[in-house]
Amino acid sequence: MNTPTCSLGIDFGTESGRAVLVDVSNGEVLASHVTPYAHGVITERLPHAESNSFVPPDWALQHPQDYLEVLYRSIPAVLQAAGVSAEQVIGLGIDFTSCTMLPVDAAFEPLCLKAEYSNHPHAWVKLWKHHSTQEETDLLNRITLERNEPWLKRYGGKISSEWMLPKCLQILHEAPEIYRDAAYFIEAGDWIVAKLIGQLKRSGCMAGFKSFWHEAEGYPAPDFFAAVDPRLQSITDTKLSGEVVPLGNQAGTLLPHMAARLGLTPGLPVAISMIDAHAAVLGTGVCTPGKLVMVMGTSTCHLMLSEKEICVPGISGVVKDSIIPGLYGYEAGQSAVGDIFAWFMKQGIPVQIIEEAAKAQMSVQDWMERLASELKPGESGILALDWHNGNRSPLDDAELTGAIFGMTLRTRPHEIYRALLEATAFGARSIMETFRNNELPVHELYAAGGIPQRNRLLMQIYSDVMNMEIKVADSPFTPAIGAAILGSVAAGEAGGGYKTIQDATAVMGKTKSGVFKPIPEHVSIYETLYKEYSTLKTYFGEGGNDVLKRLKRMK
Ligand SMILES: Nc1ncnc2c1ncn2[C@@H]1O[C@H](COP(=O)(O)OP(=O)(O)O)[C@@H](O)[C@H]1O
Ligand SMILES: O=C(CO)[C@H](O)[C@H](O)COP(=O)(O)O
Repeated sequence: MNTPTCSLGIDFGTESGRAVLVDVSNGEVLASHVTPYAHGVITERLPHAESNSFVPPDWALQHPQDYLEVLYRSIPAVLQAAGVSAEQVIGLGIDFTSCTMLPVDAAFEPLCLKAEYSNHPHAWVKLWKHHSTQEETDLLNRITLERNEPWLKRYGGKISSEWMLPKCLQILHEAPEIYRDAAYFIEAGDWIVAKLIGQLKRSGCMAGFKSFWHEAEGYPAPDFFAAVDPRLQSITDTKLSGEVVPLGNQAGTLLPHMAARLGLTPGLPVAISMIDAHAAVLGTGVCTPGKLVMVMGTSTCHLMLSEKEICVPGISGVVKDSIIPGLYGYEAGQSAVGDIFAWFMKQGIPVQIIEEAAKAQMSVQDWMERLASELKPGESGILALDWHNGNRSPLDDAELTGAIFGMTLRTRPHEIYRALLEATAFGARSIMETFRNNELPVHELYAAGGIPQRNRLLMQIYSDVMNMEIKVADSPFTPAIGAAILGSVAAGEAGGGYKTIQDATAVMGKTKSGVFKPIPEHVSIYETLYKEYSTLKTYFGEGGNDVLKRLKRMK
Protein backbone atom coordinates (compact mmCIF):
# COMPACT_ATOMS: atom_id res chain seq x y z
CA MET A 1 0.00 0.00 0.00
CA ASN A 2 1.17 3.52 -0.83
CA THR A 3 1.99 5.39 2.40
CA PRO A 4 3.11 8.90 1.42
CA THR A 5 5.30 11.02 3.63
CA CYS A 6 3.44 14.26 4.23
CA SER A 7 3.90 17.80 5.45
CA LEU A 8 1.13 20.00 6.85
CA GLY A 9 0.81 23.61 5.73
CA ILE A 10 -1.56 25.98 7.54
CA ASP A 11 -2.38 29.29 5.85
CA PHE A 12 -4.06 32.02 7.88
CA GLY A 13 -5.65 34.54 5.46
CA THR A 14 -7.82 37.57 6.11
CA GLU A 15 -11.21 35.85 6.22
CA SER A 16 -10.35 32.21 6.82
CA GLY A 17 -7.61 29.72 7.53
CA ARG A 18 -6.86 26.49 5.66
CA ALA A 19 -4.82 23.36 6.08
CA VAL A 20 -3.29 21.30 3.29
CA LEU A 21 -1.66 17.93 3.57
CA VAL A 22 1.04 17.64 0.93
CA ASP A 23 2.97 14.60 -0.27
CA VAL A 24 6.59 15.73 0.12
CA SER A 25 7.84 13.43 -2.64
CA ASN A 26 5.91 15.23 -5.41
CA GLY A 27 3.97 18.19 -3.97
CA GLU A 28 0.60 16.57 -4.54
CA VAL A 29 -2.10 18.03 -2.30
CA LEU A 30 -3.71 15.00 -0.66
CA ALA A 31 -6.39 16.95 1.20
CA SER A 32 -7.36 20.51 2.02
CA HIS A 33 -9.84 22.04 4.45
CA VAL A 34 -10.96 25.63 5.04
CA THR A 35 -12.20 27.01 8.37
CA PRO A 36 -13.79 30.46 8.03
CA TYR A 37 -13.13 32.78 10.97
CA ALA A 38 -16.37 32.83 12.96
CA HIS A 39 -15.87 36.50 13.84
CA GLY A 40 -14.35 37.47 10.46
CA VAL A 41 -12.87 40.96 10.39
CA ILE A 42 -14.25 42.85 13.41
CA THR A 43 -15.06 46.45 12.43
CA GLU A 44 -18.18 47.32 14.41
CA ARG A 45 -18.62 45.66 17.81
CA LEU A 46 -16.28 43.66 20.02
CA PRO A 47 -17.27 40.00 20.40
CA HIS A 48 -19.37 39.18 23.49
CA ALA A 49 -18.87 42.71 24.76
CA GLU A 50 -21.25 45.27 26.19
CA SER A 51 -23.07 47.61 23.82
CA ASN A 52 -20.66 50.44 24.70
CA SER A 53 -17.79 48.51 23.09
CA PHE A 54 -18.00 49.82 19.57
CA VAL A 55 -14.95 49.50 17.38
CA PRO A 56 -13.78 52.94 16.20
CA PRO A 57 -13.76 53.84 12.46
CA ASP A 58 -10.89 52.51 10.32
CA TRP A 59 -10.18 49.71 12.80
CA ALA A 60 -9.86 46.06 11.80
CA LEU A 61 -9.67 43.51 14.61
CA GLN A 62 -9.78 39.74 14.84
CA HIS A 63 -10.52 37.06 17.44
CA PRO A 64 -7.54 34.82 18.34
CA GLN A 65 -9.83 31.90 19.11
CA ASP A 66 -10.78 31.88 15.40
CA TYR A 67 -7.16 31.06 14.56
CA LEU A 68 -7.05 28.16 17.03
CA GLU A 69 -10.28 26.82 15.53
CA VAL A 70 -8.47 26.56 12.18
CA LEU A 71 -5.96 24.21 13.80
CA TYR A 72 -8.59 22.27 15.75
CA ARG A 73 -10.91 21.76 12.77
CA SER A 74 -8.81 21.80 9.63
CA ILE A 75 -5.90 19.60 10.76
CA PRO A 76 -8.01 16.60 11.88
CA ALA A 77 -10.18 17.13 8.78
CA VAL A 78 -7.29 16.80 6.31
CA LEU A 79 -5.80 13.80 8.11
CA GLN A 80 -9.14 12.08 7.97
CA ALA A 81 -9.91 13.03 4.36
CA ALA A 82 -6.53 11.78 3.13
CA GLY A 83 -6.57 8.67 5.32
CA VAL A 84 -3.11 9.62 6.57
CA SER A 85 -1.86 8.58 10.01
CA ALA A 86 -0.06 10.94 12.41
CA GLU A 87 3.19 9.00 11.85
CA GLN A 88 3.19 9.86 8.15
CA VAL A 89 3.27 13.61 8.91
CA ILE A 90 6.91 14.76 9.19
CA GLY A 91 6.53 18.49 9.73
CA LEU A 92 4.19 21.45 10.06
CA GLY A 93 4.56 24.99 8.69
CA ILE A 94 2.54 28.18 9.26
CA ASP A 95 1.98 31.26 7.18
CA PHE A 96 -0.03 34.26 8.34
CA THR A 97 -1.13 37.72 7.24
CA SER A 98 1.24 40.36 8.56
CA CYS A 99 1.56 42.60 10.46
CA THR A 100 -1.38 41.08 12.30
CA MET A 101 -0.43 41.52 15.95
CA LEU A 102 -1.74 41.03 19.46
CA PRO A 103 -0.79 41.81 23.06
CA VAL A 104 -0.19 38.67 25.16
CA ASP A 105 0.84 37.91 28.73
CA ALA A 106 4.05 36.11 29.71
CA ALA A 107 2.40 32.73 29.06
CA PHE A 108 1.33 33.90 25.54
CA GLU A 109 -2.34 34.21 26.56
CA PRO A 110 -4.01 36.99 24.52
CA LEU A 111 -5.07 39.88 26.76
CA CYS A 112 -8.43 40.07 24.97
CA LEU A 113 -9.35 36.59 26.25
CA LYS A 114 -9.03 37.74 29.88
CA ALA A 115 -12.23 39.06 31.48
CA GLU A 116 -10.61 42.26 32.69
CA TYR A 117 -9.53 43.33 29.16
CA SER A 118 -12.18 41.81 26.88
CA ASN A 119 -14.13 45.08 26.69
CA HIS A 120 -11.09 47.00 25.51
CA PRO A 121 -10.62 47.31 21.74
CA HIS A 122 -6.83 47.63 22.12
CA ALA A 123 -6.60 44.21 23.78
CA TRP A 124 -7.75 42.47 20.58
CA VAL A 125 -5.79 41.31 17.55
CA LYS A 126 -5.03 44.18 15.18
CA LEU A 127 -5.35 42.86 11.64
CA TRP A 128 -2.80 43.89 8.98
CA LYS A 129 -5.38 46.29 7.50
CA HIS A 130 -6.11 48.08 10.80
CA HIS A 131 -5.66 51.53 9.28
CA SER A 132 -6.29 53.92 12.16
CA THR A 133 -2.66 54.51 13.09
CA GLN A 134 -1.96 57.36 10.68
CA GLU A 135 -1.15 59.84 13.46
CA GLU A 136 1.42 57.44 14.92
CA THR A 137 2.76 56.64 11.46
CA ASP A 138 3.19 60.34 10.65
CA LEU A 139 5.08 60.83 13.93
CA LEU A 140 7.32 57.83 13.22
CA ASN A 141 8.04 59.01 9.68
CA ARG A 142 8.86 62.52 10.89
CA ILE A 143 11.30 61.34 13.56
CA THR A 144 12.88 58.74 11.33
CA LEU A 145 13.51 61.35 8.63
CA GLU A 146 14.75 63.98 11.09
CA ARG A 147 17.24 61.49 12.50
CA ASN A 148 18.15 60.31 9.03
CA GLU A 149 17.78 56.70 10.16
CA PRO A 150 19.80 54.61 7.70
CA TRP A 151 17.44 51.64 7.76
CA LEU A 152 14.47 53.63 6.39
CA LYS A 153 15.72 53.31 2.81
CA ARG A 154 15.29 49.52 2.99
CA TYR A 155 11.56 50.17 3.51
CA GLY A 156 10.98 52.28 0.42
CA GLY A 157 11.70 55.50 2.37
CA LYS A 158 8.46 55.49 4.37
CA ILE A 159 6.95 53.63 7.30
CA SER A 160 3.55 52.05 6.64
CA SER A 161 0.62 52.35 9.02
CA GLU A 162 0.15 48.58 8.66
CA TRP A 163 3.38 47.68 10.48
CA MET A 164 4.22 46.67 14.04
CA LEU A 165 5.55 49.92 15.48
CA PRO A 166 2.61 52.18 14.53
CA LYS A 167 0.30 49.60 16.08
CA CYS A 168 2.35 49.40 19.32
CA LEU A 169 2.54 53.18 19.49
CA GLN A 170 -1.21 53.52 19.04
CA ILE A 171 -1.70 51.18 22.01
CA LEU A 172 0.76 53.24 24.06
CA HIS A 173 -1.03 56.50 23.17
CA GLU A 174 -4.62 55.34 23.51
CA ALA A 175 -4.44 52.52 26.05
CA PRO A 176 -1.30 52.86 28.20
CA GLU A 177 -2.66 50.24 30.62
CA ILE A 178 -2.77 47.63 27.81
CA TYR A 179 0.73 48.63 26.76
CA ARG A 180 1.89 48.27 30.38
CA ASP A 181 0.21 44.92 30.97
CA ALA A 182 1.28 43.23 27.72
CA ALA A 183 4.32 41.04 28.25
CA TYR A 184 4.78 40.86 24.47
CA PHE A 185 3.44 42.30 21.26
CA ILE A 186 3.57 39.42 18.90
CA GLU A 187 2.82 38.69 15.23
CA ALA A 188 -0.18 36.34 15.08
CA GLY A 189 1.93 33.88 13.04
CA ASP A 190 4.51 33.76 15.85
CA TRP A 191 1.68 33.42 18.37
CA ILE A 192 0.33 30.29 16.66
CA VAL A 193 3.84 28.83 16.62
CA ALA A 194 4.19 29.68 20.35
CA LYS A 195 0.89 27.90 21.07
CA LEU A 196 2.16 24.83 19.20
CA ILE A 197 5.67 24.64 20.69
CA GLY A 198 5.38 26.55 23.99
CA GLN A 199 8.15 29.02 23.15
CA LEU A 200 8.42 32.44 21.54
CA LYS A 201 10.41 32.24 18.30
CA ARG A 202 9.93 35.25 16.07
CA SER A 203 9.91 34.90 12.30
CA GLY A 204 12.85 36.65 10.59
CA CYS A 205 10.59 37.15 7.57
CA MET A 206 7.93 38.96 9.63
CA ALA A 207 10.34 40.87 11.90
CA GLY A 208 12.38 41.92 8.85
CA PHE A 209 9.47 43.27 6.83
CA LYS A 210 7.22 44.61 9.57
CA SER A 211 9.39 45.43 12.61
CA PHE A 212 12.58 46.94 11.07
CA TRP A 213 14.74 43.98 12.14
CA HIS A 214 17.88 43.35 10.08
CA GLU A 215 19.86 40.11 9.98
CA ALA A 216 23.17 41.89 10.74
CA GLU A 217 22.06 45.04 12.57
CA GLY A 218 19.12 43.74 14.62
CA TYR A 219 16.43 46.30 15.51
CA PRO A 220 16.98 50.09 15.36
CA ALA A 221 18.87 51.43 18.40
CA PRO A 222 17.03 52.30 21.68
CA ASP A 223 17.68 56.03 21.17
CA PHE A 224 15.52 55.95 18.05
CA PHE A 225 12.62 54.47 20.01
CA ALA A 226 13.25 56.94 22.87
CA ALA A 227 13.11 59.85 20.42
CA VAL A 228 9.65 58.67 19.37
CA ASP A 229 8.51 58.29 23.00
CA PRO A 230 10.71 57.76 26.06
CA ARG A 231 8.40 54.92 27.15
CA LEU A 232 9.40 52.99 24.03
CA GLN A 233 13.12 53.06 24.72
CA SER A 234 13.49 49.41 25.74
CA ILE A 235 10.68 47.96 23.62
CA THR A 236 12.96 45.62 21.66
CA ASP A 237 14.36 44.15 24.90
CA THR A 238 10.94 43.79 26.47
CA LYS A 239 7.70 43.71 24.53
CA LEU A 240 9.31 42.86 21.18
CA SER A 241 11.93 40.57 22.71
CA GLY A 242 12.34 36.93 21.72
CA GLU A 243 14.83 35.23 19.43
CA VAL A 244 14.37 36.19 15.77
CA VAL A 245 14.99 33.10 13.69
CA PRO A 246 15.67 33.08 9.93
CA LEU A 247 13.32 31.28 7.62
CA GLY A 248 13.94 27.62 6.86
CA ASN A 249 14.62 26.70 10.47
CA GLN A 250 12.72 24.63 12.93
CA ALA A 251 11.05 26.77 15.60
CA GLY A 252 10.60 23.83 17.96
CA THR A 253 8.52 20.70 18.33
CA LEU A 254 4.84 20.10 18.93
CA LEU A 255 3.69 20.12 22.56
CA PRO A 256 2.08 16.85 23.74
CA HIS A 257 -1.28 18.43 24.64
CA MET A 258 -1.51 20.13 21.23
CA ALA A 259 -0.52 16.89 19.50
CA ALA A 260 -3.33 15.08 21.32
CA ARG A 261 -5.84 17.77 20.39
CA LEU A 262 -4.79 17.85 16.72
CA GLY A 263 -4.28 14.11 16.17
CA LEU A 264 -0.57 14.55 15.49
CA THR A 265 2.62 13.11 16.98
CA PRO A 266 4.18 14.90 19.99
CA GLY A 267 7.59 16.25 19.03
CA LEU A 268 6.58 16.95 15.39
CA PRO A 269 8.95 19.59 13.91
CA VAL A 270 7.25 22.98 13.57
CA ALA A 271 8.76 25.57 11.24
CA ILE A 272 9.39 29.27 11.82
CA SER A 273 6.37 31.11 10.40
CA MET A 274 6.30 33.16 7.21
CA ILE A 275 4.20 36.01 5.80
CA ASP A 276 1.31 34.52 3.79
CA ALA A 277 2.12 36.21 0.50
CA HIS A 278 5.78 35.27 0.76
CA ALA A 279 4.88 31.64 1.34
CA ALA A 280 2.99 31.73 -1.95
CA VAL A 281 6.27 32.36 -3.78
CA LEU A 282 7.46 28.95 -2.58
CA GLY A 283 4.12 27.33 -3.41
CA THR A 284 4.43 28.69 -6.96
CA GLY A 285 7.85 27.05 -7.31
CA VAL A 286 9.75 30.33 -7.67
CA CYS A 287 13.19 30.48 -6.05
CA THR A 288 15.30 32.58 -8.46
CA PRO A 289 15.59 36.31 -9.37
CA GLY A 290 13.82 38.09 -12.26
CA LYS A 291 10.38 36.65 -11.53
CA LEU A 292 7.59 38.82 -10.15
CA VAL A 293 5.00 36.87 -8.16
CA MET A 294 1.65 38.59 -7.61
CA VAL A 295 -0.23 37.00 -4.74
CA MET A 296 -3.79 38.08 -5.40
CA GLY A 297 -6.51 37.83 -2.78
CA THR A 298 -8.17 40.36 -0.52
CA SER A 299 -5.06 42.44 -1.25
CA THR A 300 -2.17 41.77 -3.62
CA CYS A 301 1.46 41.41 -2.60
CA HIS A 302 4.19 41.60 -5.26
CA LEU A 303 7.28 39.59 -4.42
CA MET A 304 10.67 39.48 -6.09
CA LEU A 305 14.06 37.91 -5.39
CA SER A 306 17.50 39.34 -6.11
CA GLU A 307 21.13 38.66 -5.34
CA LYS A 308 21.52 42.39 -4.62
CA GLU A 309 20.15 44.65 -1.94
CA ILE A 310 18.66 47.65 -3.73
CA CYS A 311 16.72 50.27 -1.83
CA VAL A 312 13.70 50.86 -4.04
CA PRO A 313 11.61 53.96 -3.22
CA GLY A 314 7.94 53.25 -2.62
CA ILE A 315 8.12 49.51 -2.06
CA SER A 316 7.29 47.86 1.27
CA GLY A 317 10.77 46.54 1.87
CA VAL A 318 13.79 44.40 1.12
CA VAL A 319 14.93 41.75 3.60
CA LYS A 320 17.68 39.18 3.17
CA ASP A 321 16.79 35.50 3.58
CA SER A 322 13.11 36.38 3.95
CA ILE A 323 11.83 34.17 1.14
CA ILE A 324 14.80 32.14 -0.06
CA PRO A 325 17.92 31.89 2.14
CA GLY A 326 20.88 33.61 0.47
CA LEU A 327 18.74 35.98 -1.61
CA TYR A 328 17.13 39.34 -0.88
CA GLY A 329 13.33 39.20 -0.81
CA TYR A 330 11.40 42.27 -2.03
CA GLU A 331 7.80 43.06 -1.23
CA ALA A 332 5.45 45.66 -2.66
CA GLY A 333 1.68 45.64 -2.45
CA GLN A 334 -1.82 46.87 -3.25
CA SER A 335 -3.83 47.10 -0.03
CA ALA A 336 -7.09 46.21 -1.75
CA VAL A 337 -7.76 44.09 -4.84
CA GLY A 338 -10.37 41.38 -4.12
CA ASP A 339 -11.67 43.68 -1.39
CA ILE A 340 -12.58 46.26 -4.06
CA PHE A 341 -14.50 43.66 -6.06
CA ALA A 342 -16.18 42.43 -2.85
CA TRP A 343 -17.21 46.02 -2.05
CA PHE A 344 -18.72 46.45 -5.51
CA MET A 345 -20.56 43.11 -5.30
CA LYS A 346 -22.07 44.24 -2.01
CA GLN A 347 -22.81 47.88 -2.76
CA GLY A 348 -23.04 48.28 -6.52
CA ILE A 349 -25.12 45.44 -7.97
CA PRO A 350 -28.83 46.00 -8.71
CA VAL A 351 -31.38 43.32 -7.81
CA GLN A 352 -32.01 42.65 -11.49
CA ILE A 353 -28.43 41.44 -12.00
CA ILE A 354 -28.55 39.32 -8.85
CA GLU A 355 -31.66 37.67 -10.27
CA GLU A 356 -30.05 37.14 -13.67
CA ALA A 357 -27.06 35.47 -12.00
CA ALA A 358 -29.35 33.23 -9.95
CA LYS A 359 -31.25 32.27 -13.11
CA ALA A 360 -27.98 31.38 -14.83
CA GLN A 361 -26.98 29.43 -11.70
CA MET A 362 -23.82 31.49 -11.38
CA SER A 363 -22.38 33.52 -8.54
CA VAL A 364 -22.86 37.26 -9.01
CA GLN A 365 -19.07 37.71 -9.35
CA ASP A 366 -18.95 35.05 -12.12
CA TRP A 367 -21.96 36.58 -13.84
CA MET A 368 -20.33 40.03 -13.76
CA GLU A 369 -17.15 38.52 -15.19
CA ARG A 370 -19.19 37.10 -18.07
CA LEU A 371 -20.90 40.46 -18.78
CA ALA A 372 -17.63 42.39 -18.48
CA SER A 373 -15.89 39.94 -20.87
CA GLU A 374 -18.22 41.11 -23.63
CA LEU A 375 -16.77 44.63 -23.41
CA LYS A 376 -13.67 45.70 -25.32
CA PRO A 377 -10.89 47.60 -23.53
CA GLY A 378 -11.76 51.30 -23.44
CA GLU A 379 -15.32 50.71 -24.70
CA SER A 380 -17.02 52.00 -21.57
CA GLY A 381 -14.97 55.20 -21.33
CA ILE A 382 -14.46 54.58 -17.61
CA LEU A 383 -11.23 54.67 -15.67
CA ALA A 384 -10.82 54.03 -11.94
CA LEU A 385 -8.20 54.52 -9.23
CA ASP A 386 -7.73 51.40 -7.09
CA TRP A 387 -7.19 53.15 -3.78
CA HIS A 388 -10.30 52.11 -1.88
CA ASN A 389 -8.07 50.94 0.97
CA GLY A 390 -5.28 53.45 0.39
CA ASN A 391 -2.20 52.93 -1.79
CA ARG A 392 0.49 50.71 -0.30
CA SER A 393 2.96 50.80 -3.23
CA PRO A 394 4.40 52.85 -4.73
CA LEU A 395 2.78 55.84 -2.94
CA ASP A 396 2.61 54.31 0.56
CA ASP A 397 -0.34 56.47 1.54
CA ALA A 398 -3.23 54.96 3.49
CA GLU A 399 -5.10 58.29 3.34
CA LEU A 400 -5.86 57.99 -0.37
CA THR A 401 -9.27 56.78 -1.49
CA GLY A 402 -10.70 55.21 -4.64
CA ALA A 403 -12.24 57.10 -7.56
CA ILE A 404 -14.17 56.33 -10.74
CA PHE A 405 -14.01 58.67 -13.75
CA GLY A 406 -16.02 58.92 -16.96
CA MET A 407 -19.47 57.81 -15.84
CA THR A 408 -22.57 58.90 -17.77
CA LEU A 409 -26.29 58.30 -17.40
CA ARG A 410 -25.81 55.18 -19.54
CA THR A 411 -23.05 53.60 -17.46
CA ARG A 412 -23.87 50.02 -16.50
CA PRO A 413 -22.66 48.02 -13.48
CA HIS A 414 -20.53 45.59 -15.51
CA GLU A 415 -18.71 48.55 -17.09
CA ILE A 416 -17.82 49.83 -13.64
CA TYR A 417 -16.83 46.29 -12.63
CA ARG A 418 -14.48 45.98 -15.60
CA ALA A 419 -12.99 49.41 -14.82
CA LEU A 420 -12.28 48.23 -11.27
CA LEU A 421 -10.56 45.07 -12.56
CA GLU A 422 -8.51 47.24 -14.91
CA ALA A 423 -7.66 49.73 -12.15
CA THR A 424 -6.07 46.97 -10.07
CA ALA A 425 -4.08 45.87 -13.15
CA PHE A 426 -2.81 49.43 -13.66
CA GLY A 427 -1.84 49.51 -9.97
CA ALA A 428 0.10 46.25 -10.44
CA ARG A 429 1.82 47.65 -13.52
CA SER A 430 2.93 50.76 -11.64
CA ILE A 431 4.55 48.44 -9.10
CA MET A 432 6.27 46.37 -11.80
CA GLU A 433 7.63 49.56 -13.36
CA THR A 434 8.90 50.71 -9.96
CA PHE A 435 10.95 47.50 -9.73
CA ARG A 436 12.18 47.78 -13.32
CA ASN A 437 13.16 51.44 -12.90
CA ASN A 438 15.32 50.44 -9.94
CA GLU A 439 17.58 47.79 -11.47
CA LEU A 440 15.29 44.90 -10.66
CA PRO A 441 14.40 43.51 -14.08
CA VAL A 442 11.18 41.50 -14.36
CA HIS A 443 11.49 38.71 -16.94
CA GLU A 444 8.62 36.50 -15.87
CA LEU A 445 5.25 37.13 -14.25
CA TYR A 446 3.45 34.71 -11.93
CA ALA A 447 0.04 34.90 -10.25
CA ALA A 448 -0.94 33.04 -7.11
CA GLY A 449 -3.65 33.29 -4.45
CA GLY A 450 -7.41 32.79 -4.67
CA ILE A 451 -8.34 35.24 -7.46
CA PRO A 452 -6.28 33.93 -10.42
CA GLN A 453 -8.07 30.60 -10.04
CA ARG A 454 -11.49 32.22 -10.19
CA ASN A 455 -11.39 35.02 -12.73
CA ARG A 456 -9.98 34.41 -16.23
CA LEU A 457 -11.00 37.87 -17.46
CA LEU A 458 -8.99 39.49 -14.70
CA MET A 459 -5.89 37.48 -15.59
CA GLN A 460 -6.27 38.33 -19.29
CA ILE A 461 -6.57 42.02 -18.40
CA TYR A 462 -3.40 41.80 -16.28
CA SER A 463 -1.54 40.09 -19.12
CA ASP A 464 -2.71 42.80 -21.57
CA VAL A 465 -1.99 45.72 -19.23
CA MET A 466 1.45 44.42 -18.25
CA ASN A 467 2.16 43.10 -21.75
CA MET A 468 3.60 39.88 -20.38
CA GLU A 469 2.68 36.23 -20.24
CA ILE A 470 1.38 35.18 -16.83
CA LYS A 471 1.91 31.75 -15.32
CA VAL A 472 -0.66 30.80 -12.70
CA ALA A 473 0.08 28.77 -9.58
CA ASP A 474 -1.26 25.26 -9.78
CA SER A 475 -3.26 25.30 -6.58
CA PRO A 476 -5.75 27.73 -5.03
CA PHE A 477 -3.89 27.02 -1.78
CA THR A 478 -0.45 28.27 -2.81
CA PRO A 479 0.51 29.96 0.50
CA ALA A 480 -0.49 26.79 2.38
CA ILE A 481 1.73 24.73 0.06
CA GLY A 482 4.55 27.18 0.84
CA ALA A 483 3.89 26.56 4.54
CA ALA A 484 4.02 22.79 3.92
CA ILE A 485 7.37 23.33 2.17
CA LEU A 486 8.62 25.03 5.36
CA GLY A 487 7.31 22.04 7.37
CA SER A 488 9.26 19.63 5.18
CA VAL A 489 12.44 21.70 5.66
CA ALA A 490 11.85 21.86 9.44
CA ALA A 491 11.82 18.04 9.35
CA GLY A 492 15.11 18.07 7.42
CA GLU A 493 16.56 15.28 5.29
CA ALA A 494 17.01 13.07 8.32
CA GLY A 495 13.32 13.44 9.12
CA GLY A 496 12.21 12.49 5.59
CA GLY A 497 12.03 16.08 4.30
CA TYR A 498 14.44 18.46 2.59
CA LYS A 499 17.72 20.10 3.47
CA THR A 500 16.92 23.50 1.94
CA ILE A 501 13.92 25.59 0.96
CA GLN A 502 15.23 25.60 -2.63
CA ASP A 503 15.26 21.78 -2.75
CA ALA A 504 11.73 21.53 -1.35
CA THR A 505 10.37 24.34 -3.54
CA ALA A 506 11.74 22.72 -6.70
CA VAL A 507 9.70 19.57 -5.99
CA MET A 508 6.62 20.83 -4.15
CA GLY A 509 5.90 24.25 -5.77
CA LYS A 510 4.04 24.23 -9.10
CA THR A 511 2.32 26.27 -11.81
CA LYS A 512 -0.44 25.23 -14.20
CA SER A 513 0.60 24.12 -17.69
CA GLY A 514 -1.03 26.95 -19.74
CA VAL A 515 -0.22 30.67 -19.60
CA PHE A 516 -2.20 33.88 -20.20
CA LYS A 517 -0.76 35.65 -23.26
CA PRO A 518 -1.14 39.37 -24.06
CA ILE A 519 -3.56 40.16 -26.92
CA PRO A 520 -1.76 42.78 -29.10
CA GLU A 521 -4.85 44.94 -29.90
CA HIS A 522 -5.68 45.12 -26.18
CA VAL A 523 -2.09 45.93 -25.25
CA SER A 524 -2.07 49.14 -27.30
CA ILE A 525 -5.41 50.37 -25.91
CA TYR A 526 -4.29 49.63 -22.36
CA GLU A 527 -1.03 51.46 -23.03
CA THR A 528 -3.12 54.60 -23.63
CA LEU A 529 -5.35 53.97 -20.63
CA TYR A 530 -2.32 53.32 -18.40
CA LYS A 531 -0.91 56.74 -19.37
CA GLU A 532 -4.23 58.28 -18.28
CA TYR A 533 -4.09 56.27 -15.02
CA SER A 534 -0.55 57.55 -14.41
CA THR A 535 -1.66 61.14 -14.96
CA LEU A 536 -4.49 60.71 -12.46
CA LYS A 537 -2.11 58.98 -10.05
CA THR A 538 0.28 61.92 -10.12
CA TYR A 539 -2.49 64.47 -9.79
CA PHE A 540 -4.52 62.85 -7.01
CA GLY A 541 -1.85 60.77 -5.31
CA GLU A 542 1.38 62.75 -5.50
CA GLY A 543 0.40 66.21 -4.39
CA GLY A 544 -1.22 67.67 -7.55
CA ASN A 545 -4.51 67.92 -5.71
CA ASP A 546 -5.12 66.47 -2.25
CA VAL A 547 -8.90 66.49 -2.65
CA LEU A 548 -9.20 62.76 -1.82
CA LYS A 549 -7.48 63.30 1.52
CA ARG A 550 -9.49 66.44 2.28
CA LEU A 551 -12.72 64.57 1.62
CA LYS A 552 -11.61 61.70 3.83
CA ARG A 553 -10.80 64.08 6.68
CA MET A 554 -14.27 65.64 6.43
CA LYS A 555 -15.93 62.29 7.15
N1 LIG B 1 -14.55 35.57 -9.21
C1 LIG B 1 -13.83 36.46 -8.53
N2 LIG B 1 -13.18 37.44 -9.17
C2 LIG B 1 -12.45 38.37 -8.51
N3 LIG B 1 -12.30 38.35 -7.18
C3 LIG B 1 -12.90 37.39 -6.48
C4 LIG B 1 -13.70 36.39 -7.11
N4 LIG B 1 -14.18 35.58 -6.14
C5 LIG B 1 -13.71 36.05 -4.97
N5 LIG B 1 -12.94 37.14 -5.18
C6 LIG B 1 -12.23 37.93 -4.17
O1 LIG B 1 -11.19 37.15 -3.60
C7 LIG B 1 -10.88 37.66 -2.30
C8 LIG B 1 -10.47 36.49 -1.39
O2 LIG B 1 -9.26 35.98 -1.87
P1 LIG B 1 -8.58 34.68 -1.27
O3 LIG B 1 -7.25 34.54 -1.92
O4 LIG B 1 -9.52 33.55 -1.40
O5 LIG B 1 -8.50 34.96 0.30
P2 LIG B 1 -7.45 35.76 1.25
O6 LIG B 1 -7.15 37.07 0.64
O7 LIG B 1 -8.21 35.88 2.54
O8 LIG B 1 -6.24 34.89 1.39
C9 LIG B 1 -12.11 38.41 -1.83
O9 LIG B 1 -11.76 39.77 -1.66
C10 LIG B 1 -13.11 38.29 -2.99
O10 LIG B 1 -13.79 39.49 -3.26
O1 LIG C 1 0.58 42.75 4.09
C1 LIG C 1 0.50 41.57 3.99
C2 LIG C 1 1.69 40.81 3.63
O2 LIG C 1 2.82 41.59 3.73
C3 LIG C 1 -0.77 40.86 4.29
O3 LIG C 1 -0.49 39.66 4.89
C4 LIG C 1 -1.57 40.66 3.08
O4 LIG C 1 -1.70 41.81 2.33
C5 LIG C 1 -2.93 40.06 3.42
O5 LIG C 1 -3.04 38.95 2.65
P1 LIG C 1 -4.39 38.44 1.96
O6 LIG C 1 -4.80 39.50 1.00
O7 LIG C 1 -3.97 37.19 1.25
O8 LIG C 1 -5.37 38.20 3.04
